[in-house]
Amino acid sequence: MSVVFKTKTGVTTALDKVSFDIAPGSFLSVVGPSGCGKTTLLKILSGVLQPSGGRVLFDGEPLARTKVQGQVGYVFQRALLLPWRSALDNVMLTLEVARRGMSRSEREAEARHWLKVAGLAGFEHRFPHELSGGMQQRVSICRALAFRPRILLMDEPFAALDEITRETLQEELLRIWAQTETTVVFITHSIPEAVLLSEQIVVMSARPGRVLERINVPFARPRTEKIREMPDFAALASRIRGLLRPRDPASAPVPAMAEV
Ligand SMILES: Nc1ncnc2c1ncn2[C@@H]1O[C@H](COP(=O)(O)OP(=O)(O)OP(=O)(O)O)[C@@H](O)[C@H]1O
Repeated sequence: MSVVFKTKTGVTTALDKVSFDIAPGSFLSVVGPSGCGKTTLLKILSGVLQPSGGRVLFDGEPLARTKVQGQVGYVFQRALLLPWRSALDNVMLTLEVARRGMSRSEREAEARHWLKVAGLAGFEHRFPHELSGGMQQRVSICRALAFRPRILLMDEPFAALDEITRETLQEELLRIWAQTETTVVFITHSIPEAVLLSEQIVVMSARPGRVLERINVPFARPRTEKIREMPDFAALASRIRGLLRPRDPASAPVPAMAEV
């Protein structure tokens, strides 16, 4: 599918004939230069934006005809918690909206379960300003997972965190995800992060965004930070880096006269 934005100042092709599939329950990352259409892709997958051309299928049905909204969770770069609600109440929020059939006590038990899984037992009644950035982001991951979405869309969720917190949360995300059947689509600028987390990596070109390559990440699970030290890890990261590096015009083949 393709996405073209028409504005007063001109036309922008954000995504150009992008095509790939995502296996149910898998972890797929998208990496690519700034402005290559990664966020646009998430908007398409969440159903808030329609493609200008082509189609997106969900369980074999056109996405537009599927009630995708109640089945998709989001985590953004900033945690975006409601400041007047405790961690527990923030996690219960999505359950209130998406799982109306649940009683209050069931919702609370579910929210407590996820906070415990994310290492936040004991912090249920803290308000967002009483939590660190990493803790707030963990609450936002719990909030997205608590209603058991079929798809979790994550837009650079760890980009604003320091390196150690980021590494801790990457491992935690893998651990939490292993306990779900959720399909994750994860946007990141970090190549090592994509290699550590994913089963498949979609490498995008600079705008207009095209799929340069789809890479299967062969490393066994469960994965921990330790795999960063493996030569195969460095080799795969380096291959992806090579794909993303802008082509050096000096090394490009000289065009034949007819093409000039
Ligand atoms: N609503 C819109 N109207 C017009 N142009 C848009 C709109 N949304 C995105 N674009 C353009 O589409 C292109 C892709 O934007 P997008 O935000 O998807 O990129 P991105 O890969 O997520 O970037 P980054 O990595 O910097 O977050 C950009 O050139 C952007 O200016």
